[in-house]
Amino acid sequence: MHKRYLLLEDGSLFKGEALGADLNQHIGNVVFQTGMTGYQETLSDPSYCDQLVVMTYPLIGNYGINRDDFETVRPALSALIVKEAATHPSHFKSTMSLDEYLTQKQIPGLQGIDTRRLVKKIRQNGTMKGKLLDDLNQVDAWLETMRIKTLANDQVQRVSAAKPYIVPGRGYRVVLVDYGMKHGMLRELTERGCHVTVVPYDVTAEEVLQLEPDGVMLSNGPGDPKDVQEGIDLVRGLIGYVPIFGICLGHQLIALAAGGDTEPLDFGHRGANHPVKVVDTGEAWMTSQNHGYTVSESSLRNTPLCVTYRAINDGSIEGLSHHEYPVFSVQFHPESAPGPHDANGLFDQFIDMMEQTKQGGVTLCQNELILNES
Ligand SMILES: NC(=O)CC[C@H](N)C(=O)O
Repeated sequence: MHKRYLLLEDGSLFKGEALGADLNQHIGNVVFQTGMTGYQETLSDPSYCDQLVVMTYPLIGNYGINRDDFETVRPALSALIVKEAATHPSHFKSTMSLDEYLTQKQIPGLQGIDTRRLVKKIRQNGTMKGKLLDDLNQVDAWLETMRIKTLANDQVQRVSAAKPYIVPGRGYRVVLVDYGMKHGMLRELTERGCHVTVVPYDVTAEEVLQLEPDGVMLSNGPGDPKDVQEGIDLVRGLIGYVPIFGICLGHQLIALAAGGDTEPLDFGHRGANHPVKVVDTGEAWMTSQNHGYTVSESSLRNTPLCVTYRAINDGSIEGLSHHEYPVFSVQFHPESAPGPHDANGLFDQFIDMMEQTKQGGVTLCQNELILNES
């Protein structure tokens, strides 16, 4: 195993050993994930697109990689950084080691660095750009490149489905907009019998309404929500015409479409045990999260949205609901079950919302209006 380094944009250098694939030229944001388990889901969650992901739990890979827990087929992260990668995984479902998986999927990794020191630095300075290196010959040149380089903003376009596809069911007809969807969302909908049409990120409101859905689900996805103008336009065209449930990026797009704003968090929420307060009941839920942006509190003042969930650690907004129309969203991930299933009932809430709308208990605008406008 050869030496490998992580260089941060502030010039700090971490020396470790190579893991997984050969290096790429990629510069990306270094973010940390605090889950003690769930590394396979993290590796395959498209919302990590282009990021260098540091795991804070010191031993990663001990239960191997299995066939069941992928969130998508093609991992999108740019690198994985761990303290120690387990070389002899032990689990009856395991089919390969972490190192084998990373190599097979062409994801470079770094192991053996002081991940605590690295994460403390990110917590103090905020998210930073970083680059993996195999030698120190060009440190200054890379530092310069890192300082001037603007990171790509087309991640959603790269991870979204290229074409629509249907996962048939006998229940409610749901259009699921794929901004880099974790398959857990599809699983939750199909388990509830839904007939799901998955559509690409640039679908228009007219195209969605023509499918006559009972409800629309907006998925998670990578990057800055403000870079996904197609999504903001879509939601603007759908609010009031069809029940909507948004998760993570989908939640941020609802806020932007309704006139609110989003902003970057200092170092993001990424982990499996983020406590969230249910504003209505005062209950605390344990949730799985992965986001670097948040809806700005002050921007909601003149919008029809109210806050339904809040992060207990920093008070940031974790959920929204529309005063007038059947639209709600959460910043956390109800499809993930790191242990407790506290948030999973939100999918039932979505089903209820479609049911009530169908029964005429919720008033919508007339679809013809928007269809005629086009
Ligand atoms: N998981 C997500 O959908 C993340 C949303 C957005 N890319 C963020 O980082 O905040």
